[in-house]
Amino acid sequence: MDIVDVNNLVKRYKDVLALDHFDLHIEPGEVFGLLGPNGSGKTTAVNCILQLLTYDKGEIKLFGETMAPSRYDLKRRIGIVPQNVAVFEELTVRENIDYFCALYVSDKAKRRQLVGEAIEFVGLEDYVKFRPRKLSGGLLRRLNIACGIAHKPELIFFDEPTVAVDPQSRNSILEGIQRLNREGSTVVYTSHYMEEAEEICTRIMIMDHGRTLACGTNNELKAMIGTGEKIELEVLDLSDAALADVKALSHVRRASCDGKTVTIACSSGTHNLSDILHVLQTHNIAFGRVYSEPPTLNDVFLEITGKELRD
Ligand SMILES: Nc1ncnc2c1ncn2[C@@H]1O[C@H](COP(=O)(O)OP(=O)(O)OP(=O)(O)O)[C@@H](O)[C@H]1O
Repeated sequence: MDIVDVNNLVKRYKDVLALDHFDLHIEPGEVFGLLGPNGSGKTTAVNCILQLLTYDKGEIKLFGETMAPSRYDLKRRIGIVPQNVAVFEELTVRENIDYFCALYVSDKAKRRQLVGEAIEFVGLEDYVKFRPRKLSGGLLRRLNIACGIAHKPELIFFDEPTVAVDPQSRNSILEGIQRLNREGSTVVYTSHYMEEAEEICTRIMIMDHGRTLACGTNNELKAMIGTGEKIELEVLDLSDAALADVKALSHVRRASCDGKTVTIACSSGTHNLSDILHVLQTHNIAFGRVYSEPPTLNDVFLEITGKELRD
């Protein structure tokens, strides 16, 4: 059974079709990455799923049950870490976490324990009496996370949790997400950072214009595209004729030489490197180090959407 099961979701903002018969299926235990350029519909999709927005058409099931604004029994099983830090300025770190936890857990003793665990989880032990304005951006993000997860939700939505944080806090946030996942939570993660999605997601969906363009594991997505590896070869005296023969190979998209290094962009295929080396050997070209870099998720994104994620 899917933990998130969305079918045929349509959402219009007047003339803008933000979700165009959008489907989403997430299994329990996944860290699911939702990637798309600005305006592709990620936040709208998440807000519809959470019933924070009304929608025109479609069916949303969470934990196998039909989601509705009044389904507090389902909502208490969900954690939300929004993109914009949403905490109370007049409350301390501990009080903020306790406030959000109290929305789901009424038992005080149980809550004290959960709040303590959340503080420890995000590493804010030294700041429990601080008010938010005294915290750095990274620590604020950690507080935001603690507020969203203290009640130990089974399903957690993270919306761009690492935007504008220092590398140390970023690593701690990513490790925290993986730890939550290991401890049993399913995670839905929207991000602009491809490397983060590659690092932590079990499956990734690429969406644009309110529709799914591709969905799969990191390797499945890379196998869907025509872009292959990038190859760099250190060479001595590459002749124009040899470069022309490399360029003539059917799987070579581009090749150039700066005198010392040949850089070659290939289409996907199995014999790219050996064919290139064979051409060089035929021309008696001596070569030194050889680097081959497989396509990145960024290449996948670029090929599928026609744009950079950060356009
Ligand atoms: N309140 C609104 N009123 C009108 N149009 C909206 C509203 N919110 C979003 N949109 C439009 O709906 C489309 C989807 O926007 P959405 O914010 O869901 O995209 P997103 O992928 O989350 O973008 P971002 O990465 O910038 O947060 C966009 O064309 C956006 O301009």
